[in-house]
Amino acid sequence: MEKKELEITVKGMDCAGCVRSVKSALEDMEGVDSAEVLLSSEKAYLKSNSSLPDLQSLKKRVEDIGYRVVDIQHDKSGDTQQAEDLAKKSFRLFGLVFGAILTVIVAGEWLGLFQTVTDYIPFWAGTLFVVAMGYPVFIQVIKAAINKRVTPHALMALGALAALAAGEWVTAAIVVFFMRTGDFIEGYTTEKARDSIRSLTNLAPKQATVIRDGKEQEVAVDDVQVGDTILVRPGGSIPVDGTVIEGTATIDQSPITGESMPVEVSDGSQVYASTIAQGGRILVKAEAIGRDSTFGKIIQMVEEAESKKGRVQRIADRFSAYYLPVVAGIALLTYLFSGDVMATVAVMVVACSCAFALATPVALLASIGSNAKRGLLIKGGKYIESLAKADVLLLDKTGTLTFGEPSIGEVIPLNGCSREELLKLAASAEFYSEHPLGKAIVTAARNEHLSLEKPQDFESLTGNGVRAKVQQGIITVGNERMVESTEDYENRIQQLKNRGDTIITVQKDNELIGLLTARDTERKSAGEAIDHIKKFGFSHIELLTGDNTETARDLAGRLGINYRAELLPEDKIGIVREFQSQGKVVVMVGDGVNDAPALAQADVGIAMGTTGTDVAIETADIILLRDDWSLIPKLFESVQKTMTVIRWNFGFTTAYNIAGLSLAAFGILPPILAAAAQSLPDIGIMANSSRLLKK
Ligand SMILES: Nc1ncnc2c1ncn2[C@@H]1O[C@H](COP(=O)(O)OP(=O)(O)OP(=O)(O)O)[C@@H](O)[C@H]1O
Ligand SMILES: [Zn+2]
Repeated sequence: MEKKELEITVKGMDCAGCVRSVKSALEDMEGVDSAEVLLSSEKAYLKSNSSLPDLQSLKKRVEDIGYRVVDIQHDKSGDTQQAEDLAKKSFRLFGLVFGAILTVIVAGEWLGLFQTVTDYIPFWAGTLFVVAMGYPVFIQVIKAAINKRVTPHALMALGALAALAAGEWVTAAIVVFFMRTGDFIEGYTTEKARDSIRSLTNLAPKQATVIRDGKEQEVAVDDVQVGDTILVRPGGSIPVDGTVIEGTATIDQSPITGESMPVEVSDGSQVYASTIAQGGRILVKAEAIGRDSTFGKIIQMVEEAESKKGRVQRIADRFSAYYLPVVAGIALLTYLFSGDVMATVAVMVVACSCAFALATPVALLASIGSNAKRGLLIKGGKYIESLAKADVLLLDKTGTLTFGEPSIGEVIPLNGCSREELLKLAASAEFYSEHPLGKAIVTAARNEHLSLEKPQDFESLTGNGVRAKVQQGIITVGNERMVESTEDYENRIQQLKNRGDTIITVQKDNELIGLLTARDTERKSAGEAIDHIKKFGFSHIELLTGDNTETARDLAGRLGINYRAELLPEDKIGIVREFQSQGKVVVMVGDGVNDAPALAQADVGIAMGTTGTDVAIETADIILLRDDWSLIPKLFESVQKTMTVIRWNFGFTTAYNIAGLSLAAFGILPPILAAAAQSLPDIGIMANSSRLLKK
């Protein structure tokens, strides 16, 4: 059946969350089969096999959730958009080729290689050529001027017009040609940096082999449903996130995690879209598809990172607003002193501020790209800039400095309770718990083959423990704060704590019936990484934990850092805010489990994202795609390198512009050469920034 398609331009989306809500709102509408929403282009593409909903209700649906629809076009899909882009590109290329030919001719004339050719072209034809080639820039400049903004090319455009006014159409044409070349280089440079990020996304397979009614069937990935059984052949790329239900294979996860060591999977293992199954045939039950898969989220994040580039661009525009008047002043002075129109034009032309505009974003994009390749996802260039200024580093304990998979050590029954009864009651209360300690207790009880009871009223007391009703009474499991008085057992508890154990109290109907101890395994690479991080100039490094003081002191002591313990999740945000109110730039490393709010509050939140933790991917600004502490010092190293590249970009451009301006003002540099010269810093910036892309 024929597919109907619609392109909607939606304004007001500024993050991946917005994209998701627009997408789901659109997909909920009758008639819409699928919706693809792109943050970077502010477009939504709808597909339908029957009839699409009417435009008014579509508009209303989007506006109801707080966004604006500014344009709707029929029969447009991502593909036609691409075709249009291509048409625009070829048009641009056409103008550039003509400009290049003209440049060669002028250069030839100058060098006396042949007679003047350009003299035979009438002025009106030349003017027409200038306008045709330069109109996109002229329109941009005029539009910006109407909005009281100055674009980097404003002065150059003015210079071209001044040259035309002076009857020098050849000069004007060459200025316009280099202006367009500059744009082209700029586009190419940013595109190239983005490509290295996008090369990731091209790995996503487009087809999947689904087993339906016992038959193998090739379908487009878009048509796979959650719950489908998918066959992955040896060497095949896995199309969805899901669980292995049959077979074994070795999975190369490097496309997502950057980790080159393959992992073994078998029944029950989790696998991720875009990873590659080597040596083995497996059946996978689909759980998350397309944009919902971990890989899809990464793509959304990359789009988000790109759209944040917009903010940097605006800063560059603001820079132009200061820089260009200065240049205009110099141009005016040149004219007043020398009366030389061409020298004045040369001044306006040589001092293109677009190199300044490029200096930062190109380097940031290159840095995001190279970091993505080694498993470090950075959600936007501004986080690199914040990291470079960071003073305070806060670290979460459970799941970050430790693996977050504690195991139960001692089981100490009190007040006449038996050991088995204690473990059984505690585990029953924790039956539904998502907390690592809760899971540890349940595991310990299962290991002893105790039969557990599903609790009735389960209540999770964040940062403290759980309370639940079982047949025998109300069971409370948690830290010491949960017990009114531990006086009778003070010595015993202190003894256990001094060993660095976490203490869990268990009460039945407000009477203490026992204690459990738990211990988590430290991530060995953390210590070395923190030693390395200390060299990056943090004024303060502190461990923040909900666990008891003794455990925290023990760990912090070994790492040589400060600590604060027995904190509730809201205390952690409070601490972040406290540092921020002192003007400090705060970096927080967490796992996104009980520290998500603090991660979000920090200037830069870094999450130890074991592949697939949704919370971490959403709240953190930087995500480690594999649990490897050594990535963090590498991140800081790359931040320093990026800032060095940016400083060079600026230094080089500034020196170049000062030299160019002086030569132009004294009439030494003719406008044509000035136009050619202004695009050189762009190339320099591209070359310098591409250093970041190398290993
Ligand atoms: N489900 C639970 N079962 C038992 N004790 C719990 C539970 N939830 C919390 N607690 C107690 O409350 C304390 C604080 O919990 P919280 O989840 O805030 O931090 P944490 O697990 O120690 O990790 P972090 O180092 O990330 O802060 C725990 O150390 C534990 O003593
Ligand atoms: Zn330029």
